Amino acid sequence: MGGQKNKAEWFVECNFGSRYKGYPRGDVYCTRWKVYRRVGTAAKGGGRGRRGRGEVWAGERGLGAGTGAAGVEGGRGGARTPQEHHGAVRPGVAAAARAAPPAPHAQLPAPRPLRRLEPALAALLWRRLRCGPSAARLHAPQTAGRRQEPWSPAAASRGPGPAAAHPRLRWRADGCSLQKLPGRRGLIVTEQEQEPSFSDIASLVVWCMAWGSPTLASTTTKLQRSVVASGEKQLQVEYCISKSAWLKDTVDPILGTLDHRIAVITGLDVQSPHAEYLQVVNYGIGGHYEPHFDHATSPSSPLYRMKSGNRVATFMIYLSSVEAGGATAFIYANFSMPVVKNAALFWWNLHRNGEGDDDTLHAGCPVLVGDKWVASKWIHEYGQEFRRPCSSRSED
Ligand SMILES: O=C(O)CCC(=O)C(=O)O
Ligand SMILES: [Fe+2]
Repeated sequence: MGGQKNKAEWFVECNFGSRYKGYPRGDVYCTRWKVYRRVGTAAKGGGRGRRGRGEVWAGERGLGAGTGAAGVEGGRGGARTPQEHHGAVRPGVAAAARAAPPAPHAQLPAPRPLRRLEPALAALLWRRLRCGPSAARLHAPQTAGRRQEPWSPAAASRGPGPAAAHPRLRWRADGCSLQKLPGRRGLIVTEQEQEPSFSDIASLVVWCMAWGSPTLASTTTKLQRSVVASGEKQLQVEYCISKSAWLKDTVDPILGTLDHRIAVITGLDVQSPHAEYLQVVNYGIGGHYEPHFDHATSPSSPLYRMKSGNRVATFMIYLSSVEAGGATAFIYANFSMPVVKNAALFWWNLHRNGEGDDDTLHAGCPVLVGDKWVASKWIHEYGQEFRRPCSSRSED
């Protein structure tokens, strides 16, 4: 087995999705992934398995799959991102790889368990939650300029930088490329340090699920392979790989408090049937959700079964951070939000005339390393008539 003297290294590569017109190619999203392992140095000749001068590569490719399958999110422009994967590859790709047995993901560390909160912190969270709407007061956008550098793990760890004052932003900006989002989408992003009210919500949901309320804790065992609305049916599909559970408002009083917070922040009626129950979603490595709209695009969609109109808005909370991948990418808006625990996103799915806003096409990028948890609240049209008045103009 020539060339084994080099220590094996894993790299990942992303084939950017080409099916979606206008997709920002430099951004972080892919529909197919590939994991490569450099298994040694070649003698002469090229051919399969050869990628660079003198390098022999073995690879595994495919679609991301739920918890436990290796998946890849490409770096900018398809650059390979070194990751510490140790394991084997599909037989037959390169001779050096044949001997190595299980798939790469088998060797990845197990997802970290949800952290148990210290009792004192838990008590503080509860107290904060009970202190009423003032705890969720919004802060005006700051005036300083926001950091402009493109997203990277290093940039994400430095934080978002100060928010730019922008008349189109409803509240404060975050992420790295928010400026292209029109105001009607009303995007909200926040982070733990800056906005404790959100961190309370997210931490509390995670905490309840993991340890707190027995009813909510059972959610983790209720998680099932996600389904999406397809025609009149709800189907398991390859383009959405995750597990999810719906948390009925009546399951625990904490959900009422959470609804209250979301209502205060958005100014919308989020009581059933004007909004759906909270959906908690877990993506394992490779888990992803390809570009889609949250609102119904066909009159026969099961989303209309609630008889409260279409999904006018989405409120999504990140319940975990991930080491790499998993960003929520808005394809046409050229914006992607890294998975930052306790951040929340809000956007309008519909124009004020009730038509779907095509600019909301978005995707959950494949998780590369880590365990991604989000909670979404979908708010429906009915009940918002006086909160978000209609307009006959499609551009509103
Ligand atoms: O996980 C994400 O980042 C996006 C999830 C999403 O778009 C959805 O659940 O509809
Ligand atoms: Fe979505």
